[in-house]
Order: sequence, then structure tokens, then C-alpha cells
Amino acid sequence: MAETLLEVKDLSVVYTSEEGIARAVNGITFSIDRRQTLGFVGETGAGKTTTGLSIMRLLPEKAGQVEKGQVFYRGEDLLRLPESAMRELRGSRIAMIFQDPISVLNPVMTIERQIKEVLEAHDDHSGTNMEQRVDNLLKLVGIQPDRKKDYPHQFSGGMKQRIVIAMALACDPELLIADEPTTALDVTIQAQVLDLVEELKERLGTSMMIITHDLGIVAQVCDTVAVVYAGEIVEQGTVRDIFEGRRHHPYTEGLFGAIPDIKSEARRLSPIEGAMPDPLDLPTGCKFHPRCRYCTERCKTVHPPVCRVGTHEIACHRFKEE
Ligand SMILES: Nc1ncnc2c1ncn2[C@@H]1O[C@H](COP(=O)(O)OP(=O)(O)OP(=O)(O)O)[C@@H](O)[C@H]1O
Ligand code: NI
Repeated sequence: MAETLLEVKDLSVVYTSEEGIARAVNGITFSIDRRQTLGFVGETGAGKTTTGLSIMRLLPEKAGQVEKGQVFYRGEDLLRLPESAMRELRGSRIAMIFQDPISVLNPVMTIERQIKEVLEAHDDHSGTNMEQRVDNLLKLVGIQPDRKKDYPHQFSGGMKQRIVIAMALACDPELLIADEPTTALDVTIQAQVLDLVEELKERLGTSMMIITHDLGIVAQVCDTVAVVYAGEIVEQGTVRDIFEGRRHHPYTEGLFGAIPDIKSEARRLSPIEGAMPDPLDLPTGCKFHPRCRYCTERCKTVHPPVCRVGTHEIACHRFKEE
């Protein structure tokens, strides 16, 4: 049996501001097994980053608040851990690559110094050769170790991205949460970073949660997929369930319509009509109903239950458990 590493249960998160209460995450449940990669997909504003930050306990103080739910890591609820224990865990067992990763780099410090700082912050084996470890990390992400005395501006965008990945991997995390690891990069470099991610998965056995808009990325590197809409998971399953299954949530159908078809010459992009609902004022019933072409009266008032067939779950009134 696969060993569960992370289990998020019925997580809800709100942001409070002068405008009101934004319900960014609404009862999300998923898990990641050891050595598995989960793709967390959905349009902008779906609540993907908020979910990642909640797991790391890095929500903006005051504004962001977990309203309910649990985040079990190896069976222990991270949301109940004292801050000191959480700080220990962050970086050493769970690491996150943020949405704007390059801004994490300090422009006036050599990359060697920056990687060493990460190593020192979590060092449990003092005496091991720091130089060697920096070199190994740089090699791992495909950067010549003799460039370690260079400053961030001396590297290209893709290389900076890989340096950030090296920093995230410095303490051999068991789980890596990567928030849009490639969006800021051009297509060729995107492919390089993805190849790197895949290699790391193979070589280090790191479990990952990859947050992205891009179903192409998911197809390339993920084992399982959760499709997020208005703070809920509307569909989840194995990559096979999502890419080859016959039945899908209408939102996933829409997202699939939005992937350029590699085979067709037109490379048609067909974004879903309408916009993600405002988390300050979410629709009743199914949150997707105002944009759904299959919408019925029931969809407008009754929240759809999750229908599960094998590993595939869909939250839509059109489907019933088999
Ligand atoms: N600090 C904040 N205060 C108030 N609302 C916020 C805050 N951060 C995020 N939100 C709102 O919460 C919702 C979810 O945001 P989140 O960043 O989690 O979405 P996302 O799926 O990561 O989107 P993107 O793909 O654009 O990164 C959005 O409506 C966003 O405006
Ligand atoms: Ni985000």
C-alpha cells in the first residue's frame, strides 16, 4: 500500500478585509502519497496558492485565516503544531517554491552564500563539507559549481529559477510545494525546468504538489490531479482519470477545451466563458453553475455531492456513484 505523506481534510480559508470576507478555500480534501506528484490546477483566483500557503502555515497574518480543517503530515496535524516546530519542518521536510521565485534571491549576495544560509538554518550534520554540498546542489540543478561566486543578476531567468529550486532542495525535503514553477519563464526554459523537476522526482523520490494553470505541465510530470474552482476541488483522480476518463466535471471539460491541441494545426484556444466568481460573494448551490452549460434548477441551490468511481472523484449533479 502506498504511504500517505500529506492529507488535507476539509480545509477552508478566509481572508478578511474592509471589503468583507473572501472565501478563498472552501472545504478542500486531498492527499499526496510518498513519491507522488499532485498537480493542483485551476484558473486564476481558484485558491491554489492559498491552499499551499495554508499547508506551510504562511498565510498573511491577520488577513488570512484557516476557518476549519486539518493538514496531516505523516499523521500529525500541522495546524496544531507550535510555531517553533513548524519552523523546523519548513525547509527541512516541506519546502515551497513561491509564485514569484526569483524575488526570493538576494541581489547582493553570491548564490553560494545564499545556498549556505539555507543549509546552515537547518543543519543537523555539522561537520559535513558545506562547499561540497553547495557544489552537489548546483550540479543537481545543472549549474556549473564554479559559478557559485556569481551574483543572481549574472544568471539567466531559467538559471535563477534553478538556483531557487536548488535552495528549496538544500535540506532534502520530503515534500516540495511548487507554485507555478515555470510561468515566468519562456517556453524553452519552461521545458528545461520541467525536465529537471522530473529528474528530481526520479532521483530523490521527492513528493510534490505542483500548482499550475497548465494542463500540459500536469500531463508531463504529475501522477494525480486536483482541479480547483472557487476554492473547491471539483474533480480529482489519477492523470489517467483526468486525461483519458470519459466523464468529467463541466469545468474540467472547459479547461481541456482551453489547451491548445498539439495535433491540430489551429492550436485553438477556447477559454471558458464568464469569470471565476468573486470569493466575497460566492454563488449558491454548485459554484460553477452560472458558467455551466448543463446547469439545472437543482444546481442553483444544492451543493453537489462528490461522486466517486474508483480513483476518480467528480463533484457534479450530473454524475452518480456507480
Ligand atoms: N491577502 C489577501 N487578502 C484578500 N484576498 C486575498 C488575499 N490573497 C488572496 N486573496 C483572494 O483569494 C482568492 C484566491 O487567491 P489565490 O492566490 O489562492 O488563487 P490562485 O488560484 O493561486 O490564483 P493564481 O493562479 O492567480 O495564482 C482570490 O480571489 C484572491 O483575490
Ligand atoms: Ni496562485
